[in-house]
Amino acid sequence: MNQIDNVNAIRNALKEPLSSQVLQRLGQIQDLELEQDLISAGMVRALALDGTCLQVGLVVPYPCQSQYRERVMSLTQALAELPGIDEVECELGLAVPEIRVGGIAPIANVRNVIAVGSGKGGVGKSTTAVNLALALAAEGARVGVLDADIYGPSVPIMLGCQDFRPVSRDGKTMEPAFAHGVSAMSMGFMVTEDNAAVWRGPMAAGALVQLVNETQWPELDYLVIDMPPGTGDIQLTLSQKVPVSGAVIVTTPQEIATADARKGITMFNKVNIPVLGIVENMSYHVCNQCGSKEHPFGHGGGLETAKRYNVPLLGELPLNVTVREGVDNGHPSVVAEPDGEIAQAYKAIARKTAAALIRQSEPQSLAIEITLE
Ligand SMILES: Nc1ncnc2c1ncn2[C@@H]1O[C@H](COP(=O)(O)OP(=O)(O)OP(=O)(O)O)[C@@H](O)[C@H]1O
Repeated sequence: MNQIDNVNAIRNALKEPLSSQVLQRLGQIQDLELEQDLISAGMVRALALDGTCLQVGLVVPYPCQSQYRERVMSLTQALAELPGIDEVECELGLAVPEIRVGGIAPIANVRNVIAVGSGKGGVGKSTTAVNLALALAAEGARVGVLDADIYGPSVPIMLGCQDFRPVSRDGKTMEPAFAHGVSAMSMGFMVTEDNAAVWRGPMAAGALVQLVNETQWPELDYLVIDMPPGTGDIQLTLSQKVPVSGAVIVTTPQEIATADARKGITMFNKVNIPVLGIVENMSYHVCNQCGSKEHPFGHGGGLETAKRYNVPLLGELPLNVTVREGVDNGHPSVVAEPDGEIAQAYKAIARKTAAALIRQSEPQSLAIEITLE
């Protein structure tokens, strides 16, 4: 089957006026996150006409499995209205492209690296990184997490795999832990916090770069890195030595945190790593008694910062005791209550983050496979 230009392929595959009608319909349907129509986004990959049955194959370049049913239904409905079409068969699949940024050598088996950073400590960066990783996996991607928070590694506890000790089968690389469907590696598996605390910046950064490259990652669509808090040497070295495709900045709403978040954005800008967006954590609290929404840490700091730097606000998470309990007991919200409101919020953040990665990359060449039966 030849891969040819999208629009021409549709024109050649179907007779007029059907080809124009199909083209027009698909061109009217906007992808929810890419802010592009299905044709421009290069998502239509297979098209066939079998009698009066139109068969459409789509690939989505970012994980969104929880929306497949809805998406297939609305697409089927839109195409079934076309004259001469009695039936529509629609298949949806995921194909995450590799987004290259800068000239740093890729990590074996890893397509994209997403760094989760914060200017300030204690804003919920690790909680967000872990839930983001689990949400990307829940939406259909193959995901790994690297805990680069060397002075306070919390990913092992958050994923409930703190007793894991890495082994090396080949004497060169270490195998990561596997928990709740994601691979994980952490300095916390190897050194005690007391040991790590005395490491100087360059030593810690070097050890981290080694940890990234000497882990035997399985095939991953995304490696989520929980960065150390702040914007010092370790962060800078990591950004320059690890092929980070994009960064997510976590902040709480108050000025003292957003001021540090801005420093984080500036740091990533300096090393040419695109900032994919901002997550505002502990955004609001819903009172257990009366259900009213309160803003204990102020309101709107994340949105304001996002606007100022022209990056998306990826989502707002409530200050909620179940979020803390989840990461404290090794069952983060996304896996503890996969259909709950908080898990939905993290999944929305995951879709937006992955789509932002596509949006900031070079336009992909459009290709389509056409079968005429
Ligand atoms: N949305 C939330 N609701 C309630 N508690 C939260 C929320 N997000 C994070 N926490 C809690 O806040 C504390 C700090 O979170 P976390 O360790 O993720 O922050 P951090 O920014 O990574 O911190 P550090 O700078 O120490 O690495 C943890 O106890 C966590 O359980």
